[in-house]
Amino acid sequence: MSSIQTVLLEGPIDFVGQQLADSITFYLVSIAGAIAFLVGIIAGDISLTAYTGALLFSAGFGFDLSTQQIKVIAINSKLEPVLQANVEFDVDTPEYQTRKGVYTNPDLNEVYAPVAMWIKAFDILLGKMQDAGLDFAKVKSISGAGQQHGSVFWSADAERLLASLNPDLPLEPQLSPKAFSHDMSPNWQDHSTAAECDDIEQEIGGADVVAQITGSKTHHRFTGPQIMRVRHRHPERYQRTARISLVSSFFASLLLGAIAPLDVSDVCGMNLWDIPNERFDDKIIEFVAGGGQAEKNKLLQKLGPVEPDGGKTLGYISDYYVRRYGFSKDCAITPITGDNPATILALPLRPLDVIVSLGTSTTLLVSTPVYKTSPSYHMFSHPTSKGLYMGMLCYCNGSLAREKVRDEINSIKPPSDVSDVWSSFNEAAQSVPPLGSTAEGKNKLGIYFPLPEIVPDCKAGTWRFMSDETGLREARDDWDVPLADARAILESQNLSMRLRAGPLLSSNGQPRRVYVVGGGSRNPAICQVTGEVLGPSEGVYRLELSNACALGSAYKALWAVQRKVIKEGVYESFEDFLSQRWDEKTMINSVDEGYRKGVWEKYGAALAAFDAAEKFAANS
Ligand SMILES: Nc1ncnc2c1ncn2[C@@H]1O[C@H](COP(=O)(O)OP(=O)(O)O)[C@@H](O)[C@H]1O
Ligand SMILES: O=C(CO)[C@@H](O)[C@H](O)COP(=O)(O)O
Repeated sequence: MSSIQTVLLEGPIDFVGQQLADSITFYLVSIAGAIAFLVGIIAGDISLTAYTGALLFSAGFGFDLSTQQIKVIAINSKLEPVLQANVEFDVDTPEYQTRKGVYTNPDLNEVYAPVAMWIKAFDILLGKMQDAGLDFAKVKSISGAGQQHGSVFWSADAERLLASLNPDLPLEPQLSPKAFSHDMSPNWQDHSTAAECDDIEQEIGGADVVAQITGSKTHHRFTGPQIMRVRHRHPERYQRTARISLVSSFFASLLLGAIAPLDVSDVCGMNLWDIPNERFDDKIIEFVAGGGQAEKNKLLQKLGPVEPDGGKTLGYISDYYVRRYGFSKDCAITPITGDNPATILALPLRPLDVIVSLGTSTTLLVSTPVYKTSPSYHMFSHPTSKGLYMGMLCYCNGSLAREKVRDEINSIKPPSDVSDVWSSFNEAAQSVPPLGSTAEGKNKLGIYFPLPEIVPDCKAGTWRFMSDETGLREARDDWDVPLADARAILESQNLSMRLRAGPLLSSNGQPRRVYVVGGGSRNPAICQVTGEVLGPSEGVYRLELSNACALGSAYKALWAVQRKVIKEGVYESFEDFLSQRWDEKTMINSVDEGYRKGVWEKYGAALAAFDAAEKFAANS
């Protein structure tokens, strides 16, 4: 259900530099925050949590255009969330008939989403916030996040249409279909570009070389191979394309009323950007464009510039939103980045801290000053801080794979708690020992890929194994399907991360803190198994606002307009800005103790068998 939650309302105060007003507000906020959670008003499909007599004050907006929904978080100048809202594609834009936000064509391994649906959903989201009484004039700065790698193909009419939007009409019919040369955006779950990936790697010198240049080996979902495939399959659409945006810069373009530059971090998800040299790689661009220098130049024009400063004001909000919704004409639009880069901005990460994002995809994220590449993970430029990088592991089979096991369990054992569809799954996961060990000392290891997986590069399938010191064999009657799958899938997802995250962490691969974010982080069994397998020395913490990337984006929006000037051209870093204002006590909660002596070591000892199980699956 789509919802708007106003969790905090403040009186009208000026935006910057009102120390006294801000400290008064702070106390109001603390009381109000408590009251806000107690008072709920349900208005149709909009749920409001508010307290009476206050005017909404919001300083920064962070949007998130993700796989299944579009979300927004508004924060005040204390970085406290004041409003959350979302629109879910399958539910709120049913006319597009997507499932989980996408269309699939299994014959060709294609996954894609209609661009018009995202615009329509944005119209709905703004309309709902307006109906809920949000005073858009208070919004000083907007940033956001987009699902990574997806591309939007603009037509030659796009700039004119974006610049002349009529405020009496919604956005979608004014832009779709004329502003686009291709109505679909390839989605990050797409696996149709195996040939393009192989060809690029062969041309450039192999997976290691491509990873050294672009931060990742070629991946099916990355935008360069996807653009190459659009050029092959739809040559006339490719030729008619004037500009190509990522989902992130597409969203910024909607807000600006002009095509926005690519973001410094999200551009690293294309396999086209030379991270160390901060430019598009000539050789890869020429190969993806096909046809020599002329085609290469055309592709560079289509891609347009990359904005190196994540805190730059790209421009001010389009007049369309000023006249239709009452935004201030001074509302700054700052670069919108990828959902994972935005997620690392939601927490003040220290070395050895890890974020595990449990959304549709599962991602493991770290922030590091070391640019050390490998074909088994990704490096991205940091979204705000030059000299830092984001290390990432990404899995397609995240929440949807867990949901599949949950549904199988529910079909034989309906949820014991009717208010929690995960209750039977959780009971099954929490009632067995680590690795589902039998009395004879045999361990259960499962691989659950309803979708083809990224790491390991593996076709769809489910594999179950029993393992002991004599080796690994496929399970037969000794596996209680589906009940034993509950713990096994959680262990499998965490063992895979533990196997690969080592080089991004300490010498023994043990993290300090694990922060869990995203929809799945609400689940106690998931948090427990994450703590047991990854074994963070300081435990597992949940970010209480589940949409971390919208929150990180809102922080970035505020930093962009409030960062202090240290000297000409040098600004206060995002890290300093956040650490001075971030209040750990209100933002995160301890959800698992983490390292357990003996248990972490037991999982460590199972890693070799798990590696063998993955290799078996990948080669079968
Ligand atoms: N209590 C829960 N236990 C496990 N998974 C959950 C729970 N609540 C929500 N989820 C999962 O969270 C997913 C959505 O997470 P979210 O972070 O909003 O995803 P995205 O940003 O990819 O749209 C859903 O697929 C759902 O299965
Ligand atoms: O492909 C990746 C990262 O490389 C995914 O993480 C997408 O960015 C989509 O994320 P969610 O919809 O799960 O938030």
